[in-house]
Amino acid sequence: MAAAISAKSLTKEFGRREVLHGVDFEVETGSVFGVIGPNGAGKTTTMRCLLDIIRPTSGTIRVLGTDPRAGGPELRRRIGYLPGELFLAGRVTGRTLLAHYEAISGPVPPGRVDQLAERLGLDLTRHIRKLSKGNKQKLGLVQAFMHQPELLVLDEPTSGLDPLVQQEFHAMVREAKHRGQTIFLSSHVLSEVQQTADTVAILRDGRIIAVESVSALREGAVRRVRFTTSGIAAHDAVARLTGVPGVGHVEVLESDGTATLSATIGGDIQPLVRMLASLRLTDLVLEEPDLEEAVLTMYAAPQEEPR
Ligand SMILES: Nc1ncnc2c1ncn2[C@@H]1O[C@H](COP(=O)(O)OP(=O)(O)OP(=O)(O)O)[C@@H](O)[C@H]1O
Repeated sequence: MAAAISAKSLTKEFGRREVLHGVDFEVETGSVFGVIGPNGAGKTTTMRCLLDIIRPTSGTIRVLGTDPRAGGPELRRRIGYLPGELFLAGRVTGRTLLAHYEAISGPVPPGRVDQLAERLGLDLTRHIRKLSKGNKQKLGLVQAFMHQPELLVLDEPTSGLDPLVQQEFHAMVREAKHRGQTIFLSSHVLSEVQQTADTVAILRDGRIIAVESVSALREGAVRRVRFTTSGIAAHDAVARLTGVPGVGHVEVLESDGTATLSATIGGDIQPLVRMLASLRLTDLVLEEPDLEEAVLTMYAAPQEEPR
């Protein structure tokens, strides 16, 4: 099956500054593809090139088999786009705005807008200018999903959403994939992409430094663990912790009656969980894997040699 998106040797200059330096990737039809990278890495720029909002300086792009430059409104209707920054000025209600978008995006199944709004907890009767950031984001999501496009391009889709709504969004992504839609999304949070994506591309300073399946990425991710234990001397706790495979950077934060230790853990957490189960814990925090730490650990290769 042809790729839903293919980008080859994409470069983009703004003035004399090149911000994409030969980006290559392919997104399989029907898959969820996440691009992660720190602020300014070029995620939004890449997405805007895919949608022909801006044009690459060089390189080739195919979106749903078509060059976005030539696709026009017909191609645009097959795509749902959530921009990173929504400019929703106006005195109209959410419902009116969505009706306006429907005229551009093509038919929306009956009841679909209300169903999506209800799932996300969005009041469509409110004026847009009165909506909070999170509610504007929900409106943007309804707009992107409502016509069930073949391809969804979502720039930082959960930005501003509370955790429950984020969960609902993840369910929407799973359902879209189940229907055969392709999803291309960006985030700077690895944990978010892990929950939804099949494949992750890591973009740093305008270069894709790795494309990995999510399972491979998760295995390589480094997390920080912190726990407090009683009834054991700090140095004994340190010895046990140090003996766990994948543990590093062990530190004693407190050793006054109880011992509080912190460390990093990479890869499988099972051995750590087993060791912790043997202690009397009064506190335990296993943090989300840190994007930078995970990326730097797995892809410590110098940037001059991108894959
Ligand atoms: N219109 C523009 N004119 C000049 N420079 C731009 C323009 N748009 C983006 N840039 C620059 O291109 C680089 C990549 O920006 P981009 O917005 O694509 O990054 P990003 O990965 O989406 O970051 P963020 O996570 O902060 O949204 C940045 O250095 C940014 O300043």
